[in-house]
Amino acid sequence: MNLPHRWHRSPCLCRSAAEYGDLMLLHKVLNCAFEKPEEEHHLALGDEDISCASSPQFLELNADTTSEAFLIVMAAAVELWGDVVGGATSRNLRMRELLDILLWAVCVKNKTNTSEERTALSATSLGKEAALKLLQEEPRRWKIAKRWALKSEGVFTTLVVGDSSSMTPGKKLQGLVAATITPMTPDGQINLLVIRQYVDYLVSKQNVKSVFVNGTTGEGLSLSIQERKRLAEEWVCQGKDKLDHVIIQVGALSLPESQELARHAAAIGASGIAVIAPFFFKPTNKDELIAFLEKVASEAPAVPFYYYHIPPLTGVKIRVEELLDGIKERIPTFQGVKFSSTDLLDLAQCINKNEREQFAFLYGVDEQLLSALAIGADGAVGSTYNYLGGKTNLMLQAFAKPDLALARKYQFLTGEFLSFAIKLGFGVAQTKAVMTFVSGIPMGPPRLPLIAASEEFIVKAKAKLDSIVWPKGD
Ligand SMILES: CC(=O)N[C@@H]([C@@H](O)[C@H](O)[C@H](O)CO)[C@@H](O)CC(=O)C(=O)O
Repeated sequence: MNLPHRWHRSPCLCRSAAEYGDLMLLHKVLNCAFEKPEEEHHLALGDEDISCASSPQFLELNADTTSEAFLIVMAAAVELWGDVVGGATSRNLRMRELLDILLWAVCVKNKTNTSEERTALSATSLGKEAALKLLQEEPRRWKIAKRWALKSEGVFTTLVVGDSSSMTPGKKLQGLVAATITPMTPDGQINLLVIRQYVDYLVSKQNVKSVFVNGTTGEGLSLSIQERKRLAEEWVCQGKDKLDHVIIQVGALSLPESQELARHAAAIGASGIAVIAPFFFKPTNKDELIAFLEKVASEAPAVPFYYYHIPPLTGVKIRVEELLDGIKERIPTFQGVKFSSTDLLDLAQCINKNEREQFAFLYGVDEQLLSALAIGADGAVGSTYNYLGGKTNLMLQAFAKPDLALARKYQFLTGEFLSFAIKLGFGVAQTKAVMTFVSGIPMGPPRLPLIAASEEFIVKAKAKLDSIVWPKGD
């Protein structure tokens, strides 16, 4: 295909159009089309070609496509320019009808509900009755159109088409969950392009099939809301059919931001959300904390909810045992806790008291995981499972067997590395460096106020890791 302009091909865009659109890219393309009306612009969506032409007040999109990709483009355009979107046509008859429905939905959204306006907006015209009939015949598309029509708060929450992700629905979260690192380019932008490779690496080299996105390791609280959404989208998109669980950490200092992220996570089909306690104005007791969590959880009423307990960083030391008392009545979606505290008495009490509830308890202090397993933790969320997931999985297997001597061996060895690294100064920046040299995937620098790991750290950490002799048969 000979395109006058070559647009980047996003891995997401090249996937089925019934999944997600790379909206940043679409915005760019459509902006360009609008700014340079004399040129015809083409957008490649997988194998499909969509042309965009515009006049100062008008934007037209044309395609032969039969896919929903075109609908995605339209929605992006509508979100950008609202009423000025002039028309959309497709030479495919069915698609033309569907576009008409979409434009009708847009009219509803923009409260321009007369049929004249609808007709003016649309290149084709279909009576409202006929459109409704068609919508009834197309329940899934109707759902999409309705979502577009009803939601008005930004394109990212509105553009999930197709059913929610294929990630294991309802399966209890257990085993190892990688607390994902946020890859960045050398100039500090989020590097979405490596997420696909990252997913493949975790699955194939570390045997880790669940991820926890935008947490501590992912510098979630140092990212903008938009960045967090994009990252979440990319993980859900790339994890589809590969990962069991993509949990999105949606906690923020402000309740509305946290709610917005929760709605977004639900809309993109995340398999769970986790919420860290706000830590500037901190909740000082259980009631205050639950009130906050409840408000966030209720924005994603069909999505499993996890509390992210990490007192060393938040300073919120409310005991989880206390928090869990009656939590299901306040948060019906409550499913468990990511427990990043060394207070194993609290963890043990949680597990002991909540056996009946089947909550999941995921431990978050990697160097002490074996102790947590011994008291009944279901698994772990942590930074080291990015690059030591394979070894830690062998520890989990040995524990399950049970071969405690072997399990201890693995814990001692991972602990040996961490203890060495902690003495050198270990945190998210160093995790990024270690993951880079172990996996070969560039994780880039951390975001200020964190600063990149020193060369000295990298050399020493690598030598230490290489020197470890893992048990035979591994
Ligand atoms: C304070 C901290 O960063 N803790 C890490 C651990 O995985 C930690 O890196 C590891 O135990 C090494 O100390 C995780 O609990 C954090 C985590 O899961 C997350 O990124 O959300």
